[in-house]
Amino acid sequence: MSQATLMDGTGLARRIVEETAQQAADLTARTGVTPCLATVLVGEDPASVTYVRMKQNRSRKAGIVSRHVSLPAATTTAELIGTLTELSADPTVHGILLQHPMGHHIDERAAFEAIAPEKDVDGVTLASFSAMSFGLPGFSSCTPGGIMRLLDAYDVDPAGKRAVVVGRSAILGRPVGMLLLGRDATVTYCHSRTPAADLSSAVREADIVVAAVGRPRLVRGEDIKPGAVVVDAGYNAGNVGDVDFDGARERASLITPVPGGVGPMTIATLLSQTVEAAVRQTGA
Ligand SMILES: Nc1nc2c(c(=O)[nH]1)N[C@@H](CN(C=O)c1ccc(C(=O)N[C@@H](CCC(=O)O)C(=O)O)cc1)CN2
Repeated sequence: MSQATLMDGTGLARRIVEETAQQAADLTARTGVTPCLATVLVGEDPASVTYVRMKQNRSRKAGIVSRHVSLPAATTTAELIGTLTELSADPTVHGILLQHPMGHHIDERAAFEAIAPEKDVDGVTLASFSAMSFGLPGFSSCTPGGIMRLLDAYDVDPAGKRAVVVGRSAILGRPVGMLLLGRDATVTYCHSRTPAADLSSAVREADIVVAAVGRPRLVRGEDIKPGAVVVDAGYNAGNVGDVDFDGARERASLITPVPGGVGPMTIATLLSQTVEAAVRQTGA
């Protein structure tokens, strides 16, 4: 039986980061301004620490200054908003990334809204979500933006296709569904409260499956429609995705691996949007 082709997020992300580094160098040569990304982390969740470190390291490799603010786990919403307001007002900072998830005591929505829209390179504010939903200029959430670039790179045109998005988080499921809708897909959302039988029947109908719910192997390989495109955006412990990869690969035409698929595209999108923000803010 033929197996699906792997969608190489690592390779595509590398090319995007190389282009981004060139754009950053051009901006610095023209204006003397070096793009700067501020990362903000509340607490010490090991996975979040790793992701933020990856963002810092790759920023530096792309010629982007990385400024990091590490806040204790007990930080209040008001204190966090204070930090984000200061960074939003700082002209040397062009992009702000508030790592998700935060402690349950934090009003996440209020915190995201403290990020100035022009510096929202992670696409987490309501202003960014609305603009993205209506195809207006602005920054998309990084993982959804990265997924769309990956689909484009493999000539997957969502127009007229049935897409199922499994997950409805603010930074992943919801926005990726809106981006697919904006590209004329017929979008169905499933989520943690969708009965298993309904999830199976939605996936069985789908030409494009985006799994973004954070439950290891929730999407069953046997449910994948032959020839479907499968994008696994699940981040679970041990680098396991939300899709039964081996089962799905037997049936799909294209599939993202975990690791090496969507993850690297998230960071590449963040860096390219940071340089774009710096270009816009310097008027270059
Ligand atoms: N504010 C945000 N918070 C979170 C986001 C986000 O986009 N914005 N996404 C996820 C986690 N995440 C970035 O923060 C992220 C996860 C995974 C990867 C990645 O490249 N993974 C590699 C494997 C890495 C490894 O070796 O462990 C891969 O898939 O190949 C990048 C970013 C939640 N929070």
